[in-house]
Amino acid sequence: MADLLSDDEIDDQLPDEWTQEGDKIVRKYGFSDYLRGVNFAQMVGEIAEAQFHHPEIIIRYEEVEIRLTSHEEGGITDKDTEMAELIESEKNA
Ligand SMILES: C[C@H](O)[C@H](O)[C@H]1CNC2=NC(N)=NC(=O)C2=N1
Repeated sequence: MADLLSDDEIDDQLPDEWTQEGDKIVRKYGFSDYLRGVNFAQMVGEIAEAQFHHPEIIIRYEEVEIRLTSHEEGGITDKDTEMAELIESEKNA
């Protein structure tokens, strides 16, 4: 089991544009149309399966929200911040 991160550790490790909301880290991505968001959600799902660490993915019109927490640990761990980095790097690839 990974250790829970302190708020300072979270602040240090959180990629730009991500924010902490209680026991989750959150990022909203904007898209020019709905299906680009759907395709992005698919990509995030594939990363999640590869890492076996699964975010909430909320698909809205022209926006996708990613919400990450470590359920087993009951809060935010480096699995969440590392997943956020992976998503960012894939999004910018
Ligand atoms: C049994 C447990 O659900 C699995 O080990 C994995 C699956 N994906 C997961 N995803 C997230 N976000 N947190 C977990 O604790 C987690 N656990």
